[in-house]
Amino acid sequence: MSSRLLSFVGRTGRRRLMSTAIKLTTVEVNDKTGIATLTMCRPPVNGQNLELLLDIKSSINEIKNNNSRGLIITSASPKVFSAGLDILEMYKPDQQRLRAVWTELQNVWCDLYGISVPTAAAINGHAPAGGCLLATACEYRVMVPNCIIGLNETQLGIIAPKWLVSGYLNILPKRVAERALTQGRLFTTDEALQEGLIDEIANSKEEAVDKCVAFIGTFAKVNPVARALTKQQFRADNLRQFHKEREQDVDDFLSLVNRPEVQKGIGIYLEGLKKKANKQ
Ligand SMILES: CCCC/C=C\CC(=O)SCCNC(=O)CCNC(=O)[C@H](O)C(C)(C)COP(=O)(O)OP(=O)(O)OC[C@H]1O[C@@H](n2cnc3c(N)ncnc32)[C@H](O)[C@@H]1OP(=O)(O)O
Repeated sequence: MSSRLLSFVGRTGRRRLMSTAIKLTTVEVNDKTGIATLTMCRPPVNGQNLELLLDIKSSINEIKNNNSRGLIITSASPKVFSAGLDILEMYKPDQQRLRAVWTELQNVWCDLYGISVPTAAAINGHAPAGGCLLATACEYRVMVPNCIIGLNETQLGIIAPKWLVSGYLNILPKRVAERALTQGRLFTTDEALQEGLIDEIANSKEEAVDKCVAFIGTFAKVNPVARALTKQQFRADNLRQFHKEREQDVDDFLSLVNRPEVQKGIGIYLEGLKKKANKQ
């Protein structure tokens, strides 16, 4: 949970500052199914700044500890699942905060990738970069039509590290993944289905969530411990490798983002996003 200082005029007429907890995610557990839905709520695009990442991590941990039967991740935004890392965190960054942002992105990924209960993403909008990362950390993906998903880091002049790519490689053939990553390709919903990057298309967020619930329901008669250990077997190598490299990875990320040519590229990219938004 992140806090924000709100200013208001009290009875004495004096302006007071109050620290108010602002939740950037919600967790709702369905009483009937026991499935938890984690919803990201950072308008307009669920840009993953430090506070959102900390909230996602704490919600995943809440779900880990509340005996939920499964986890569905989705977004409160009508058009965007998540636009990935908040680019403002990377542009002319505060070094300590940038380090914390990358560390928390790592934490969110390994918590979501490694959680034992079944996971599914109801991708109710665009999911580039860090948005795709969250979706591919899950076991199942359902997406609404006419959106984009993929790892477009090379378009920003940055390189997706191995752990970030490993979710992609769990799903896509190596050849498709290599080409998509080197091109910084964003797949449309139809292309993503064709390549196997998503499992189903749904016509609305509600339908996407229902399909995720149905996927998680397929494990109803499977022993949960056997299921969890089997999932772990498939994911343990990637997680082990990640833990070996995570500190070096933070240093690499910082030195990459701080390079003058990368800063210049991010600045131009940001400008392009702003221009596009102003035209709409
Ligand atoms: C070692 C490095 C590994 C890196 C790992 C992860 C890196 C990342 O995640 S980098 C982030 C990459 N993300 C993107 O490239 C996505 C950029 N955004 C978009 O393409 C579109 O916004 C999107 C398709 C998601 C949604 O389109 P629209 O619904 O049309 O929204 P707008 O484009 O109008 O955006 C609204 C508003 O949000 C701002 N915005 C969008 N994305 C981001 C972002 N990632 N970070 C910060 N801000 C973002 C955009 O500028 C608009 O702002 P305003 O102009 O102030 O309204």
